[in-house]
Amino acid sequence: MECNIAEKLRVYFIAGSNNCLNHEIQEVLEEALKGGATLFQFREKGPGALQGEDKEVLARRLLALCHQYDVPFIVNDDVALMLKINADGLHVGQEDGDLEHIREKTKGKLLGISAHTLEEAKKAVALGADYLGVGPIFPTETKRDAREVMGGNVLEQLRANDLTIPLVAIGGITAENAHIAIRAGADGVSVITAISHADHPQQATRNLVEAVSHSK
Ligand SMILES: Cc1ncc(COP(=O)(O)OP(=O)(O)O)c(N)n1
Ligand SMILES: Cc1nc(C(=O)O)sc1CCOP(=O)(O)O
Ligand SMILES: [Mg+2]
Repeated sequence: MECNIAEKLRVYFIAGSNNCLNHEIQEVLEEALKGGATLFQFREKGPGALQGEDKEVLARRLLALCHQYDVPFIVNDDVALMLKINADGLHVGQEDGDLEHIREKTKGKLLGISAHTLEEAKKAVALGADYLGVGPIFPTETKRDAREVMGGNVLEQLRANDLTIPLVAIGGITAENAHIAIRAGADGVSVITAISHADHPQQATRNLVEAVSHSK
């Protein structure tokens, strides 16, 4: 799937089956896609997460749904699953293994790498990452092992050091605070709670799309 990565990062929805409180993940994802989500990451981890064949079946179903809306489907952490189902890409963090080896295995696919410092960001760029996930920008309840909250300053620092790679802000992002991340240099925002816990995920996604558009 050909794509302008910075555009695809505008409203990047991330979820697994255990994030969706009020509805099934398929329903939440379809509402998010209707509301204008530009990228989706399947992050099936934590308490009650599906494993093995059940995880693969769900991944294939969600991938097909994303493609109906021309939205790329990214797998979190699981290189083998990404390759097996021919997903559009993978997102990994600093603790997810040998990043050079992962880049090698994901040739031709989108690769997102989490970065928390200028040094990590420069290394990820040198490795050939397609975009960086930068956070947590605000406090988050979703990721228990998240690093210290960084605010928008880290994004400003990366841009001030001439990093032109597409950046997506993550961690506690809402339609109300998204402008802080965009004005600090992010191309888009990545959210779990703001969409997956919403009573109306489609409207919640629209609100994020609008917030990002109005901040550029
Ligand atoms: C877009 C995006 N940015 C950052 C992360 C976090 O990745 P990681 O640090 O590997 O943590 P887990 O998500 O694997 O718990 C992400 N998933 N997506
Ligand atoms: C998956 C993830 N990664 C983070 C990081 O800082 O790298 S914060 C985070 C959780 C984002 O969820 P919410 O939108 O509910 O805060
Ligand atoms: Mg990870």
